[in-house]
Amino acid sequence: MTDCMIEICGLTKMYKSKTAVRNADLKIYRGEIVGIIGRNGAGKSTLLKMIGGLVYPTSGELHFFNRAAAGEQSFFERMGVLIENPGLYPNVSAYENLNLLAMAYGLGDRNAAIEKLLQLVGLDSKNTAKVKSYSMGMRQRLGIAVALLGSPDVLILDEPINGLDPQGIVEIRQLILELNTAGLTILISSHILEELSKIATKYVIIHQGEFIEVLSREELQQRCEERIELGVEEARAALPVLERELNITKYKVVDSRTVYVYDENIHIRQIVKVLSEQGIMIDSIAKHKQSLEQYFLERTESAGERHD
Ligand SMILES: Nc1ncnc2c1ncn2[C@@H]1O[C@H](COP(=O)(O)OP(=O)(O)OP(=O)(O)O)[C@@H](O)[C@H]1O
Repeated sequence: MTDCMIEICGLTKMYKSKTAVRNADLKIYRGEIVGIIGRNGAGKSTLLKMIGGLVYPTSGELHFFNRAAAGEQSFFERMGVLIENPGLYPNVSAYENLNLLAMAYGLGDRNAAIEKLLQLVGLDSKNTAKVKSYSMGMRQRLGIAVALLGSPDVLILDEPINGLDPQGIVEIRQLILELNTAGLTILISSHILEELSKIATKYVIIHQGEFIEVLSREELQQRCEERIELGVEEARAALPVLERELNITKYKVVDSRTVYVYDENIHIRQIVKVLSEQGIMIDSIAKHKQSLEQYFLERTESAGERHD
């Protein structure tokens, strides 16, 4: 059975009369990297805080680890959370930061655990520099190490790439992929779909507190793939012609008059030629290529505005 690590049912959070997250449903399975994508104020942090046990939901249910029966607290202990800025001690080293926290958590064999963690996130345990001198990327790595202190099964990262330079972005992305390969299930938020697209295996588009779409990596790729959009009088009549004359096999029938053709080797003029030779009327035909950001904007714009 596939492990369901987190199940969200009708989760809602209201701050007074403002609904930050509304009626959210989602299942997160072991090994997934779930990208939560939304504009500023969409509800990403609130959602992650509820899942991480930092904010109490107004209504709805949260189930963890295949709904296994155990105390609620133990679920949250199996999660590592990095939301907003990591709470670090600026005047001591990375090692000392982890040491202080490990002491507070009562971890045994601290030294070995800290060495391992620092190595995992790519920081040098011998580096005695104070954290206040660290670059944003190094702080973020240390923040991730802090979140990993209790050896969690699930890691929650709120906009971990925000404010990093291109090199820092690549490094954090790489680290997230390595942690996932090592077995962690990861939830990560961003307001830039392109950033998530390099790592996430599942996408949740959130807009004004509502999930407007949940889609797999393959589905997202398909939506943004180059295609020819063909409008005809009757799709049913056009399809056998396209298959027979042009060997087109990758297509999608959108409705009775619209077909999308996904084949980069086919030119519009070839389709026009074979269809007109067979007497099939073309209403419209155009090439369409959408970037990830265009797709995201289109989806959120079409969802419209909500007024509480
Ligand atoms: N503690 C709070 N009290 C009142 N309103 C809040 C609180 N936290 C968040 N909100 C509101 O809830 C909505 C969702 O906020 P949230 O921070 O979850 O969004 P976000 O997608 O993480 O945005 P950003 O990318 O800007 O951090 C926003 O309208 C925000 O102003």
